Amino acid sequence: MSERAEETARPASRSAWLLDACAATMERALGMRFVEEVTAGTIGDAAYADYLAIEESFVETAARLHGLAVWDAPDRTALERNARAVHALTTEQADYFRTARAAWPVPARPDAAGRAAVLSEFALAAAREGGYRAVMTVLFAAESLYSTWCTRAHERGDVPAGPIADWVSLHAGAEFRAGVTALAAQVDALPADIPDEHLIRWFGGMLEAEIAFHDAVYR
Ligand SMILES: Cc1ncc(CO)c(N)n1
Repeated sequence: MSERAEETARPASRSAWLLDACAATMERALGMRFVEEVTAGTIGDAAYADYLAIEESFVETAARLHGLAVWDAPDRTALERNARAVHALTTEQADYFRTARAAWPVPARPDAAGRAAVLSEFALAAAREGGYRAVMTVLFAAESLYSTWCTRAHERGDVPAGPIADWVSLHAGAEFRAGVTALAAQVDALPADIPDEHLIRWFGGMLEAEIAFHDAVYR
């Protein structure tokens, strides 16, 4: 193959290349049972109770990931963006879970969070290994997934009104989408000396862990 042909075959940005390289895993994540049931409005009270518990603990992990990104930020804009994320996760989002849990008709199973620990374990290990670059890559995977499924569910689904619809619409709005775009730009700006295999391992591994995490409410 000529050099020119290889260039045209490769997407223009590293974020687009990653989405492309992991498209099959993303499709599986978008088709997972939890996404289907929230979108169709058939999710049971017990399953969503477990989700509230596991998601509350993942939001704590997300705050830690953004905290590490504050520490390791390459510039002031990145530092400020991640600091604002820590604030939003530990105020508005923490409040959502307290309120939703208190109003929910059934409690989560006591071991719910433990069953879904794979996602936090994967993301925190990647963050310790790769610092800022790994954090941007795993969050780009997680937020791309949520932006896509929640936008579809919000626009074309039959999501139950109340805390579930509130949560879906939070991830279907312009503000969340702008965050995903900013993460894509951070991935695009990563140094060229990071091997493709690292990015695939972080991005694809995060999507696999997302699937295991959401399947945990049914195990
Ligand atoms: C598990 C999970 N993945 C991704 C997101 C998007 O931020 C979220 N809130 N929770």
